[in-house]
Formats: sequence, structure tokens, C-alpha cells
Amino acid sequence: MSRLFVVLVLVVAAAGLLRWRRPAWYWLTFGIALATLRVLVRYASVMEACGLTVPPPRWRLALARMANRPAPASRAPRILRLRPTRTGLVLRLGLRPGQDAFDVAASCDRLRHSFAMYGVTSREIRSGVVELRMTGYDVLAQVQMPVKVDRTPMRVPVALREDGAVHYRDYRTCPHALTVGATKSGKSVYQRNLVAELATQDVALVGIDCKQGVELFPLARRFSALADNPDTAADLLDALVTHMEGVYQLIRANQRITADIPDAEIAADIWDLPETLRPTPIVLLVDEVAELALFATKEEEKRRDRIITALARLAQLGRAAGIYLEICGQRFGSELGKGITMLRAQLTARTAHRVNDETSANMAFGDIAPDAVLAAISIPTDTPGLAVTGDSTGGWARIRTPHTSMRQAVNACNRHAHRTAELPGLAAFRPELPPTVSLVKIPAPTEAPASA
Ligand SMILES: Nc1ncnc2c1ncn2[C@@H]1O[C@H](COP(=O)(O)OP(=O)(O)OP(=O)(O)O)[C@@H](O)[C@H]1O
Repeated sequence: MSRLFVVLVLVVAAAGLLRWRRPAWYWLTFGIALATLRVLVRYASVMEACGLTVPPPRWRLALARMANRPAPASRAPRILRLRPTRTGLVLRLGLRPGQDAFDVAASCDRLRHSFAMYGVTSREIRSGVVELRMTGYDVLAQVQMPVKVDRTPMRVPVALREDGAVHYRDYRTCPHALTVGATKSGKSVYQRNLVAELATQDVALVGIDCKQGVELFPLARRFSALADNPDTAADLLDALVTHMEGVYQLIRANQRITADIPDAEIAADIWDLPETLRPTPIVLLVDEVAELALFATKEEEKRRDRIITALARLAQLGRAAGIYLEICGQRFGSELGKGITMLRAQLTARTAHRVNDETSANMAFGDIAPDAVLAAISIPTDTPGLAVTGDSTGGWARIRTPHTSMRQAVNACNRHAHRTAELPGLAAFRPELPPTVSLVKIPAPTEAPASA
């Protein structure tokens, strides 16, 4: 294997020397080949220096003693697979008896320095097999998503991870999400990117934008319902709860048929229903959620309780009915009143952009991944969009969304406007759209304008 790479690097280098001016992809390939070679050549010595080797088995020592030969060297994990990627390398290692995935994870920083890589992360694939992802440069400095990403229903790519992998928002695995971050940290761009991706799927988008609609109303052509103030939001959420109850009735009606047919799958959520009967899944996006929870008068307090109760019910029961929550705000903690922490507990996927204090980071990760708290507060101010994401498994990673401008998001929504679902229960909240403007060709002036 290493001989093959030596040949590869020499061929690439020779071609480069023949003509120095080469396109960027050429130098990228050359860099990756060089890094691969470096890892292969240094592998055994680096593993030994990092304490990731085990002594040879007794039978080999005994054999060496009997044959009067030098004792065999300690053994590093076996390389099962080596895959060069666009951003570096992926190394799959088979652990020897006595080796531990935790030891490899703890040595990632040492491996990074020893192999002269920008970043090294490890994860256990299965018992005895660990994957090391190495990146040759800071992939989050300028996010470039790979050309080929894996888009499946209700699973969309939203960002790049620091190890070069694509970060997906998978609604079937983590139905509800919370995104927090200080002002100007990149929450709206994250949400805009999510909308642009969801726009291409057969999903109904419902939005509550408490910034008077500045973020979501330009994307209105792809939204089935929108609210831009807490009063409309309260009515919209009540309508969504009624819709959810209707979907549950539909699932029950269908269960009665399948229960009578032996061996037929019994529907427990909308994904078990036949496609012809399946209601369109809904993603509810809430921007600046704290605005919904603040109140100054008795009337507003009643409205707040109504909103939080409806959100909590949707978070508890919405998944089976195909209703998914995407909640976004600067802070989302107990100081917003009763019911907030109960609601937060249902929001499994957590993303924290730059936050100014530990308390805000704790709101996202305190209850699921305490070491991610430190990572979230150390995000620098000059990298908006950089975030820490985690879920209830306790794992977390640094991610950054590609910079999606409002124009790009509007274009994506307009292009897929025909997918906008008509939800009868939410018809009252369908945004009113001006007729599509067709650009009239302005006739060219017949005379040249008078010049001064
Ligand atoms: N992924 C990104 N890459 C590059 N720049 C970004 C990224 N995300 C956000 N930005 C920049 O950061 C600025 C702030 O982003 P954004 O409006 O999303 O912040 P925000 O958290 O929603 O702020 P606020 O809470 O004040 O509305 C934007 O001008 C945008 O250009």
C-alpha cells in the first residue's frame, strides 16, 4: 500500500514540475497524497510514541526465544481501511486485544501533531473498530459542501463538521431541535439554510417569526402558514394542535383495518400509513422564541401560557403525527417562566452558536453534553455561523453552515413553491402573496437624452 502511494506522489510531483501552474484541484490531490504517505510512513512509530501499541503475544515471544531471534516489536492497531477524502484522510483501525477506543480518543491531539494534520477526531464504529478522521486544513474557515450529499426524505444536509463530514438534520431520528446563540452569531443564516434545503422536500413549512416577519416572510411562497406576532402565533399553534389531533384520528382509523389483517404492519405514526393516506409532514420553525414567552400584562400572560402549552403538546405528541419543531432563540431557560424547561427537555437536537455566558451554553448542553458547554463559549466572535451541535447521546461536534444569502434562500423557495402544501386547518394563516411580478421590457428611448 505505502509503495503505491510513493509511486502516486512521485508521479504527481513529476507532473507538477513539468508544468508549475496547475489548477487548485491538482494541488489539493497532491497535498492529500502527501499527507497519506506521511501517515503511512510514520504510522508505527507515531502509534508507539502515543502509547497506542500493545506487547506481542506470549507465543510469539516464546517462538523468538526458541529460535534465538530478537523479540518482536510491540503492535499498533491494524489499518483496516485508508480512504483519502476531499479534506484529508479516513483511517479505519482494528484494535488489538487490550486496546481501547477511549485510548485512541484521548490521543487525538497527540496524533494531530505527530501526523502534522490540522485536526484528528475518532469514533467507535463497532466493538474493536475505530475510525480516525483527519483533516489537512481548517475546513470550517470557508465552508464548501461536497458536491454529492446524501439527501433522503426528512434528512437534509445543513452544515459541515470540523472533521470534514456533512452534518445532517434528520427529523426521523431527532424530531425536535433547539438552536441558541447570541445576537449576530449566525442563527438566522442557519435557519435560512435549513429552509432552503427543506424547500426541496415534500414537507409543509410553518413559521413563527417574532422579528416582525423579516426573516421568514421573504420565503413566504414556500410556507403553508406564517405568523409574525405572538397573537397570531397563539392561534396558529392552536390550529396546529387541532391538526395533530386529526392526524391521530386518521392513524387510529387505519389501525383498525390493519389489526384485522394478519401479518400486516400496524400503524403507530404517519410513516406507517400507506402513501396515499399519509398526511404531509410539517416542520414548524420558530424564530426568537423568547418573544413568545415574555409578557407585561395579565392578558399577555394568558396568551403566553396558551402558547407554551401548545408548544409543549406539539413537542410531546407531534412526532407520531409528523410535526417537527425547530426552535431558535438567544436564550431558552427557566427565567422565561413555567413550562420552558419541560419544553426544552423534548428538544433532542441541540445547536449552540456563539454565546456570551456559560448560563446560555448550559441551556443547550448542560443537561446532555457538559463538555460541549466549554466549546460553545469559546467560539470566537469573528466566525459567525460556527456552532457546537450535540444530541442526547452525549456526542458533540463543531459545525458551520455554508453562508446562504437571503436571495439564495428566496430563490430556492420560489423554485419549489409548487411543493407548498395546502393545509385546510391552517388556511387562515396562509401568507398573502402579491401576484408574481413579470418583468415588463422597458422600451428603449427613441431619442438620445439631452446632455448638459
Ligand atoms: N455560516 C456563515 N458563514 C459566514 N458568515 C455568516 C455565517 N452565518 C452568519 N454569518 C454572518 O453573520 C451575520 C449575522 O448572522 P445572523 O443574522 O444569522 O445572526 P443572528 O444570530 O440571527 O443575529 P440576531 O439574533 O441579531 O438576528 C450575518 O451578517 C452573516 O453574514
